[in-house]
Amino acid sequence: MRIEVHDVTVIIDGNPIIGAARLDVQPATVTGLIGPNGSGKSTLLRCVYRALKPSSGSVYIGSDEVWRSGARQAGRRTAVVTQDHDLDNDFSVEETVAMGRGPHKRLLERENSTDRDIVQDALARVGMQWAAHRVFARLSGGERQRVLVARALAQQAPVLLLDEPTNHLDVGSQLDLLSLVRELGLTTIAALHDLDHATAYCDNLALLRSGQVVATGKPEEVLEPDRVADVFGVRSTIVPHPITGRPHFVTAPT
Ligand SMILES: Nc1ncnc2c1ncn2[C@@H]1O[C@H](COP(=O)(O)OP(=O)(O)OP(=O)(O)O)[C@@H](O)[C@H]1O
Repeated sequence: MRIEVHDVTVIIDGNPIIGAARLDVQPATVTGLIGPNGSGKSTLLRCVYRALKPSSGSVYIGSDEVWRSGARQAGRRTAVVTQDHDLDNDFSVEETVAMGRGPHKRLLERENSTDRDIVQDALARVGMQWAAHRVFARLSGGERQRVLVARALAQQAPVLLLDEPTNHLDVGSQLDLLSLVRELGLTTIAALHDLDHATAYCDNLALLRSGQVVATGKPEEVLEPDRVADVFGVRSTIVPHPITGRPHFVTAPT
């Protein structure tokens, strides 16, 4: 399913946060949303997953404008992993992942054996089956992050939106998660800080600066050294990875 962002502007308390942003994410591709702190990555993602109504412009998922359809329909189309963990409850890991089935159920409809299988499968894919009966709020930050990815998988939505999905994860778990995201074959937008991960795992990048999309394209095109120096203030280059031979983004001390 394609995602189109048409001239989205966000103004909060009179301050322009996002200015006429445009994005076109083709079905079954992974787009990395990159940019310095405060450049608007989370805000733009929130517009796509219908948590924030743009001041102007529109967001289409497939042929539907997200604010013209209901929250439930949005939930069937779009799975989201954010940094906002609600820890003020005693839900188990299994119950937390089962919430991903919500958009597929009618009000008060109980989960059935298919839902339970989907939940177990999602937990297995992120290596968290062992924690099914643990209290979600008492897991480590990295374990919680993996459970939230499992909840998104249980949602079985064609679109996946991730806000800093590798936060809290150790290096092995970061690579596992990014590989999993690629394998899923969903239409994905991921806000990422690690520009080497963005280079290695994304088909395309969109670079935000002060709320403006200043470049889009293949990682090697977007992360052109002069642009990286201008936007992030660091020297960088892209070289063949010594092990894989694939593009590898590296910075150098100034
Ligand atoms: N609800 C809000 N009220 C006021 N300002 C906001 C609000 N939400 C976001 N902002 C501001 O908008 C700007 C962009 O924030 P956003 O969180 O989207 O950036 P980001 O690129 O995701 O940053 P980071 O990399 O630090 O996570 C920031 O200056 C932030 O303070």
